[in-house]
Amino acid sequence: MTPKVLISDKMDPKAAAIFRERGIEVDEKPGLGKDELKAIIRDYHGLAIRSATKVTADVLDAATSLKVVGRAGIGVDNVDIAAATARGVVVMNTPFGNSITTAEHAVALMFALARQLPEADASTQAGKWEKNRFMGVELTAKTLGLIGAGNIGSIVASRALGLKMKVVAFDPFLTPERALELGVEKVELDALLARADFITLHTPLTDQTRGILSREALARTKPGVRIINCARGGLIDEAALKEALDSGQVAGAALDVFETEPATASPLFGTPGFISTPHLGASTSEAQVNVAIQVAEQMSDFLLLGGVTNAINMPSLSAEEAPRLKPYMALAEKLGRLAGQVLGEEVRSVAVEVEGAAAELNPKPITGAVLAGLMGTYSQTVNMVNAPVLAKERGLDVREVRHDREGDYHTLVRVTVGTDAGERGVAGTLFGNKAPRLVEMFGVGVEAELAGAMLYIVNNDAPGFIGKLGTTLGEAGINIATFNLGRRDAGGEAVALVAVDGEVPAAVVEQLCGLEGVREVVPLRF
Ligand SMILES: NC(=O)c1ccc[n+]([C@@H]2O[C@H](COP(=O)([O-])OP(=O)(O)OC[C@H]3O[C@@H](n4cnc5c(N)ncnc54)[C@H](O)[C@@H]3O)[C@@H](O)[C@H]2O)c1
Ligand SMILES: O=C(O)[C@H](O)COP(=O)(O)O
Repeated sequence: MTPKVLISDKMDPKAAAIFRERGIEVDEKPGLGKDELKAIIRDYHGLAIRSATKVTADVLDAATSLKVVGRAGIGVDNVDIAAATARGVVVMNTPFGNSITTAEHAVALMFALARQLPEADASTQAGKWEKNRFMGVELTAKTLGLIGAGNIGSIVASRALGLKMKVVAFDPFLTPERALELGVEKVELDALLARADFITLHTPLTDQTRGILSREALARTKPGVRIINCARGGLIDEAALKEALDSGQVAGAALDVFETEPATASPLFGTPGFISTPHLGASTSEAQVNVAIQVAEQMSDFLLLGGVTNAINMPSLSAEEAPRLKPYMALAEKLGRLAGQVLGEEVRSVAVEVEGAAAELNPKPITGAVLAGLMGTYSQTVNMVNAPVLAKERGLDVREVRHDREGDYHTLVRVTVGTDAGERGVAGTLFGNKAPRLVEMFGVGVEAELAGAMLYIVNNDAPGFIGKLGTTLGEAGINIATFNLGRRDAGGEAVALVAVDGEVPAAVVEQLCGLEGVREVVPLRF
């Protein structure tokens, strides 16, 4: 089926062109209201957005075909990540495509504040020629306080150092080595507030950063400080900023982002020393081309090849790696499904072991597929994206083990599941590097292709049993497609995996359970 993508925000046309080139159907509908989006989203497998589209839980509820949300940009605070993950939707962004552009916007605003450029421009164009009104400050030798020294913050730091400023940075995740590399002094927030002549914010909006420039923090700044925010509205208390501008504690403030956007009214508007831009940080033709190309490539790789890049809620998987991993994921999913169907919901732990060729691959997608198969036996909505989260919520102890040893098979995936009754494992390989095949079930060697409707039967190894089994199924009109046998020891426990054409009715399962020597019968579906 041809995947279908909706671009719901204004995006460089290169995004749509790439989707089309790669054989993906694409509709461009920027500026949709929430209800309009909810009305049409059902048909789409991919949603490409910038910051305007709000991907809320109710939008995701309506998005029954959606597999991926691609953010052409950095911030994903307009996407309900938890809701997307719970629904198995991958969320990816383009973390570097607009960093330089946004850093340049912060530097532009710093200059604009230092020399009051917007006011001077307005006054000059009004014919006033107020040469004595606009006395600026130099940047050279001033201290820039960086709150957040990630991708954008570190670019701002390098530009500021080029302007001969001193840069101090508050970022709990900044290592001393990285600070040294960037040429910045790592400080605590209080020291930054006390020392900085200019403060620029470059953190995401989180519970820890919301209101980081609160009324109290603003009161602790160096008098006459100038503040720039090109990160996210909500980092600064806007009402307190207005008061601090009015009192002169803050000499100037430039906001590109606001608590509520679009910001069409604000007490800050018209305040002397206040400059604003309408969330233009990423708005250069270069950045928009970058993020449009990147998001379209990433989403296409995912929808067409299963490649995962820059996902917020899933481990990465390159488009080159994805085809190699695909048969392993099918095998892992089948092994998980087999264990889940036989052992029910009482699973407490899962160990995924890989050896041979499988040990050379990224283990995360294999584990994700095992968990999706295992939990897919009792949940309709589980997939590779939400399986690890659901497993965590259920308190499953998940382990990955990679063996260097050479085994009997060139490649092997073993899934060992722990329940209150103990641990039991199933193992499988790939025939011809592509066809998943079970090779061991609960310690018994048995080869089977896990496909369609099957029966798992445990019985006492005794002559005549297979005949009785065949007769019972035959009398019920059930055709046996393949018959796979194994036994623990002669005359002991034997295992049969029987592929049948069509479902086996419960009454027939009961009949099979009544056959002499039968210990267990479980109908399976793959
Ligand atoms: N205005 C725009 O158009 C525009 C454009 C691009 C990005 N942004 C925003 O800019 C911000 C920064 O983007 P980035 O790419 O540099 O992100 P990033 O993840 O590379 O860097 C964020 C930094 O913030 C730090 N941080 C996290 N919590 C912190 C805390 N409590 N205190 C101090 N530092 C903390 C992190 O350690 C990290 O180094 C994001 O909010 C992003 O959405 C805005
Ligand atoms: O996080 C980002 O990338 C910026 O806020 C840019 O947002 P935009 O794509 O809406 O310009």
